[in-house]
Order: sequence, then structure tokens, then C-alpha cells
Amino acid sequence: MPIVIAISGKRKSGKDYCTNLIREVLVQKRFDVSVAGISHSLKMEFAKKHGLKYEELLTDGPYKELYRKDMIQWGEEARCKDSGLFCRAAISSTMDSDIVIISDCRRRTDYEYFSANYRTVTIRIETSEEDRKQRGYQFVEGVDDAESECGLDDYKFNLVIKNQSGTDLSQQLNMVTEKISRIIDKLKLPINKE
Ligand SMILES: Nc1ncnc2c1ncn2[C@@H]1O[C@H](COP(=O)(O)OP(=O)(O)OP(=O)(O)O)[C@@H](O)[C@H]1O
Ligand SMILES: C[C@@](O)(CCOP(=O)(O)O)CC(=O)O
Repeated sequence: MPIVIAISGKRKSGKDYCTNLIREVLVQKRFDVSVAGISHSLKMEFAKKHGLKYEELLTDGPYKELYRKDMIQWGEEARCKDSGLFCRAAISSTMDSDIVIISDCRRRTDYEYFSANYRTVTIRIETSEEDRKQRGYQFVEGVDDAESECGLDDYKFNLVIKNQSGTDLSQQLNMVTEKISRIIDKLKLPINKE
């Protein structure tokens, strides 16, 4: 069973950017790591239903923003029936890895699902509004003041990474890998493969 690193953060906080860096650092340390997104199966189903470009919905460009409100609404209807639906799809898309990074947790039910089923480390990516704006963020009513963006605002995260100008990302990434290494030592997992 993998250790799950469950990442959350607001739009343009750098969830994908930090996910890639964390993955690289862990891979360098010879951990077997996969990355998955809760929104991937949601976007896949939504794209099929509406004839949209799935690959484009996965990028950080403006295309997905055109459909974000509708995707949120459709996803929430599906989650009302089964809150673990997209979390299960995300983890089952990974290939038997020792560590799975989930790049886009947004809701308490996401963290509840992973914490209930896996040894989970929750990481929040925090960024000033100024930096987010420089990366293309603009406030949208019904998105940035709704559960999709605010559902984890008061959560007690295991680690917080400040991904903004003036902060040292590499030092913070070391904290993450140290924490993961400690968990692995504690669990005595047969990990750290050649
Ligand atoms: N520390 C950083 N240095 C340089 N560029 C960064 C940094 N963090 C994020 N970015 C850039 O900012 C943009 C948004 O980052 P990213 O896509 O990782 O955010 P996100 O939280 O996944 O956003 P969203 O959920 O809105 O898609 C990307 O173009 C990314 O390359
Ligand atoms: C529809 C939604 O999954 C879009 C997520 O897109 P992204 O993580 O910002 O690329 C957000 C949500 O489920 O609330």
C-alpha cells in the first residue's frame, strides 16, 4: 500500500509545480513515485460528455477556466452520491508505487478518503495573492469563494510550503523528503529501491 502525499492549495498557488519538484527530489532519492490528480477522471468524463479537449483541460492554460464552474457543479453532483469517487479513480490510476502524490486535493472529503485508507501526509501550498495574480489568477465569484477553493482553508496540514517570491523552495522540499523518509523508517517499508 503506498504512502500518499496529498497536496492542496488555491488556484495558481503552484500545486502542479511543487508536485513535480517533490516528485523529482523523491525520485533522486530512489523512491518509486507516481503522481495522480483527483480532477483527472472528472475532467475525462466531463470532456467526453461535452465534446471537450481532455488534454487541454489538464494544462495550466486558460481553456479549463472557461469550463471550471460547470466542471465544479457536475463534479459536486457526482460527489454527493459518492464522495470518494474521484479519489478512488486517482489512486487506482497509479502503478503500484511506494509513494503516490495526489496533486490537487480541495475538499475535506478528499483528505478524509486518503487518511482513512492510506498513510497520508497532507501538504498545503501557500502563495500570496500578488504572486498568484502574476501567474494569471483573477478572482471569480462562485469559484474562489466556494468549497472547491476554500474547503480546506482551516485544515491542520502536516506541512505547509510557501511557494512565493522571497522564499527558499529547496529548503522546504528537504523538509518534505525528511518527513517522508522518517515515515518510511518508522513503517520499516521495503522501499528505496535501486
Ligand atoms: N515557484 C515558482 N517559480 C516559477 N513559476 C512558478 C512557481 N510556482 C508556480 N509557477 C508557475 O505558475 C503557474 C501556475 O502554477 P501551477 O499550474 O503549478 O498552479 P496550480 O496550483 O496547479 O494552479 P491551478 O489549480 O490553477 O491549475 C505555472 O505556469 C507554473 O509554472
Ligand atoms: C473541476 C475541478 O476539478 C477543476 C480542477 O482543476 P485544476 O486542479 O485547477 O487543474 C475543481 C473541483 O473539482 O472543484
